[in-house]
This record gives sequence, structure tokens and C-alpha cells, in this order.
Amino acid sequence: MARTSFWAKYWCYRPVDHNLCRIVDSKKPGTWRRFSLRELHAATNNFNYDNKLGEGIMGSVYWGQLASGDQIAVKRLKVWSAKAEREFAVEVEILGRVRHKHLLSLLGYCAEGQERLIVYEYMPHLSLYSHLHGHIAADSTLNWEQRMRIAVGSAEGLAYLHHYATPTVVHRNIKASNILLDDSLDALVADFGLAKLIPEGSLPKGSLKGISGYSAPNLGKVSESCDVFSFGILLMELISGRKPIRRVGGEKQSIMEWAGPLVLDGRYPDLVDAKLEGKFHQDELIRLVQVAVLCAQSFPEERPSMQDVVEMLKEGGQQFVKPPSQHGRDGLRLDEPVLYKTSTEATEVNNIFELAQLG
Ligand SMILES: Nc1ncnc2c1ncn2[C@@H]1O[C@H](COP(=O)(O)OP(=O)(O)OP(=O)(O)O)[C@@H](O)[C@H]1O
Repeated sequence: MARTSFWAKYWCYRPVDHNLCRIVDSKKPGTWRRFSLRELHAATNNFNYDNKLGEGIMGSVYWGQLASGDQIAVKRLKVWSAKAEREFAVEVEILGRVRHKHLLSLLGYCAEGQERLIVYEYMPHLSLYSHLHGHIAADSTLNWEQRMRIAVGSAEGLAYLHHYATPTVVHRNIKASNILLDDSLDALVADFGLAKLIPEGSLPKGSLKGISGYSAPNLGKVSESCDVFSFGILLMELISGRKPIRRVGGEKQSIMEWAGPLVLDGRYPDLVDAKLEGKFHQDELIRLVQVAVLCAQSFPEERPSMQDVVEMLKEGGQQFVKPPSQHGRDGLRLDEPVLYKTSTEATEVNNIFELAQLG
């Protein structure tokens, strides 16, 4: 079967959305600078265990407070490229220049002796992971509107990295713990581009390839489409409140394996996190589910670009995936969505679909 093409055909005739180019202003520009090790020791109480926010594959993150009173998060890299201080600084400075309101910007770095540290603004509302599955999950109910804003915001951040940053950046590690939430619970994509600082072979095999359930099945070259796949998983996680991988009867089940039959039966409301107690926006639910399914397709060339994703998430009224009731449960695989090319056709089906499935 010939692959690709829908996106090429559909999107190449669309006017360019210049909004994406315009949203480059950061909420807080922050002042980029080099920190001394001494200053960071003082800020984090000597990297005290009590200050530790968590640990990832590249190192531990500590909460700290500068003499100015500003709160920071300091990532202390445990594995770093043998690059000289100067080279490290150059690479981090490139990342530091990437500024967007939905990207967690770097405030600076420290490279002294054996230490390599990266300094970020501290996000008191922590990560999406903490809200959905972590230690604050029991007390947190992100409502539908907040989830929708997180979906659109993180898509915009990622689209900026893929399409407008100079140089463009493939994130490589999109997941709920790398989506941080600001004071208004808006999303900031964190940790972008850091994988570049890690030398080949210094991490356990597969650690960046997402043992956690976010990684695309297509092996080989890391590209933007791998981020798009992970973003699809993230969307389904945001809708359902489920982890990307669960153990069911001793077997691992991916979130898409769980969601697939529900999507095929058109039971979209059954995908929604029970914590929302049925309070969600039906049209937006359809949009989120369909975009999630499109992003998580097996074949990378069939996935939309992040720019397309932003437009689809923001635009109401159009359906991009033929509803399952139109071609039968056995006829549709998640990696073979049937796509509509005209909005009229889509609208008609959408109406039938809404009446039949959600009415
Ligand atoms: N600026 C920040 N403000 C608040 N919490 C943060 C900040 N940066 C990171 N964290 C939290 O610190 C913890 C560790 O982050 P880290 O990025 O090291 O690991 P991770 O995201 O869990 O995994 P990975 O290493 O694969 O990215 C995570 O829970 C993350 O959400």
C-alpha cells in the first residue's frame, strides 16, 4: 500500500500559520549567565538530599534559591561529554538562546572542574507527571480546560523547536515529566536538546529510546517524527490519566493498545480520566483523540508535523480521521487511519458520528 501523501496533499495547499512564528516571545526572558559552583552549592544547600526534586537518566535535579531570592532548579549532570568547558558552554549557550513561552528556558550553566550543571527557572507546579501519576496526583485534578491548554501549549513549544528554533531541535525525550507547569498551569517543555551533550555509549542501552512507552517503533534515525509519536502518547495520557505502559495480568500493555479498541468502537468518552467525573468538552475530546491517534501511527511519514498538530488542536470543526463506525471495527488499524480530505465530507460524518457515538 502506498504510504504518505495525505499530509503532503492536504497541508501543502494550506496558508502558512504565521502565528507560530510570532509566538517567540518568552514570558520571562531571564538573564542568561554563567554560575559559579560556589553559588550553586550555596543555593542548593550543598546539593542536599532534601533539595532533590528528582533524578533522571542524565543526573539529579535540585531545588535552590539564589541570594536574590529567585528560585531555581539545578540539573547536575552525572554523565556528560568529555568536552572541554568551552565546548560544553557553547552547546549550552545555543540551547540557552532558544526562547519561547512554552519552552522552559535555561538560565545558565556552570562548568567547573568535573562538574557540569544546568540552571533553570524553578516551576513550583512541577511536572505533568507529578499531577497525573506522582506524589501530588491524589490532590490534583487538572480539569479539562487545563488539560486542553497543556496539550496546545506543549504542542506549540515542540513545534517551535522543530520549525523555528535556530538550529532546529529534536527533543528526543518527550514525556510527562518533561512537561512542566507554570503558575497558571500552562505547559513548558523542558529538557530539550540535552541528549546532544551526552557522549555516545555513556548511557544504558535504550535509555533515551524510551523504555517508558513513549518511543516510536521506527528504529533508526532520530527525527522530528519520533517526537511527534511521543507527543501522541502524551496526549492520550493527558486524556486518560493513564501511564503510557501498564502491567495487565503480568503483561505490559501500552496506552495505545488499551485505547485502540475504544477508539475503534467510537467510545471516546470511555477514554477520559475518571477523575474528571464526565466533565469534558466533547468536540475537543474528539480532536485530542484523533490527533493522538494520528501522531502515534507506526509509519513516521504518516505522522503530522508538529506545526500541523498545533493547527489541528486549535482549529475546531474539522474531522481528520474517518470515524470507526463508517468502515467497521476490523477494517481500521490504528496505524492505518482513513483520512478525509474535504471539510464538507468531514463535517457530515462528524455530525453522524457525534449523534451516534456521543449523543
Ligand atoms: N525547572 C524545574 N522545576 C521543577 N521541577 C523540575 C524542574 N526541572 C526538572 N524538574 C523535575 O525534576 C525531576 C527530575 O528531572 P529530570 O529531567 O532529571 O528527569 P526526568 O524528566 O524524570 O527524566 P529524564 O532524565 O529522562 O528527562 C522531574 O520530576 C522533573 O519534573
